[in-house]
Amino acid sequence: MTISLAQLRRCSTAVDMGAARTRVYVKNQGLLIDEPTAAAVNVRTGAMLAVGTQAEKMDGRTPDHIRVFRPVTGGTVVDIDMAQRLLRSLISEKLRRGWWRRRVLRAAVCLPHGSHPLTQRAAVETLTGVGARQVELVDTLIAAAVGCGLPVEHPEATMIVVCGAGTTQVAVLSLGSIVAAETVPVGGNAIDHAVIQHLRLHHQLMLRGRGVRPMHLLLSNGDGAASGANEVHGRDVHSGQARSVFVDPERIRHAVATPLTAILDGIGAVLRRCPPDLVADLGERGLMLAGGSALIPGLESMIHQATTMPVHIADFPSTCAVQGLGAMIEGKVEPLHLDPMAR
Ligand SMILES: Nc1ncnc2c1ncn2[C@@H]1O[C@H](COP(=O)(O)OP(=O)(O)OP(=O)(O)O)[C@@H](O)[C@H]1O
Repeated sequence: MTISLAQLRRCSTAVDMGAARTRVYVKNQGLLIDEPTAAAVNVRTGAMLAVGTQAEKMDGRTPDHIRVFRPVTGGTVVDIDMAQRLLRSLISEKLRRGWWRRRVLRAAVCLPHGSHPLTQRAAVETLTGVGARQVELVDTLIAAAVGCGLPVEHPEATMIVVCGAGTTQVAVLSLGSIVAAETVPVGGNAIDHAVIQHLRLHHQLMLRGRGVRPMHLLLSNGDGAASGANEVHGRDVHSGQARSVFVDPERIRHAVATPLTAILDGIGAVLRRCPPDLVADLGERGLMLAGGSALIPGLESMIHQATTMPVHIADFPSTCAVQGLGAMIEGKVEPLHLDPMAR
């Protein structure tokens, strides 16, 4: 299937189902859904109890018969049935009744660069399951670059790094096409996981995923003392009692070195595959950091130190991809050649 802007303009809805959040943009209305990709289900009865923010709040606090499902992993819908129920539920909560029953609903979906045909098929099945008659697939990197306002159609290099929850995608674009790209299976979740593992190993402290966010401040150069980020509250591994510890910011930075190195390796690999003229353009222009994990304090300076290139954070990094896709379905994007994602 070849995707053209003409085909995309016929879509009424743009969908970005990520590991962390699901976003739905409706033509002429804008971004109407931006909720966690989570569904809480009573596993005894099969009843869906909550979706989105409510389901995420339940995570880690549920009795045995309630489970919080996350149907998307690393940009792939791994549980199509659950993803359909989640989308249907979010749509019926947020959008007009009967929206998904419209007979000729066309949807555009962004998928990670180079995604496997099974990933593409899972996305199509998920959307057709909620009523889409036609599903157009667009590379997340192109959608995000458009959403960041990068001049992708110009004959000069632009570089984008989309750092999401489960994956980081890197690309150099020129003349509306991807020149070189790489997807690294590491994102904000891996950085959080590295911090959680460090606390467990070195402080015997268990921390829930959401407890890591305040500690992100330690990843920037400060010592976090002023903000109180270096005091961490969790549960003692042995006694199960609530306990607080003071952590050394330098050790936290060291703990996240492995996932960060993978991201930096991805950037390096893309630069090595680029023609020298384009790399020279990038030396001046720098790279654009997008995706929710672009907001991790210090990530920008770590990438700058490793690449020596200027690093810019997109204005709204979390929603770049769906906003870019939205701009395409609204017809706000000048014709450019999109990389087809064969199905
Ligand atoms: N303010 C913030 N500070 C630090 N991290 C943040 C912030 N906001 C979001 N994140 C991180 O961004 C990630 C989610 O980013 P995003 O919404 O782009 O993911 P996604 O598109 O659902 O994931 P993927 O693209 O991997 O499927 C999470 O790991 C989250 O912890």
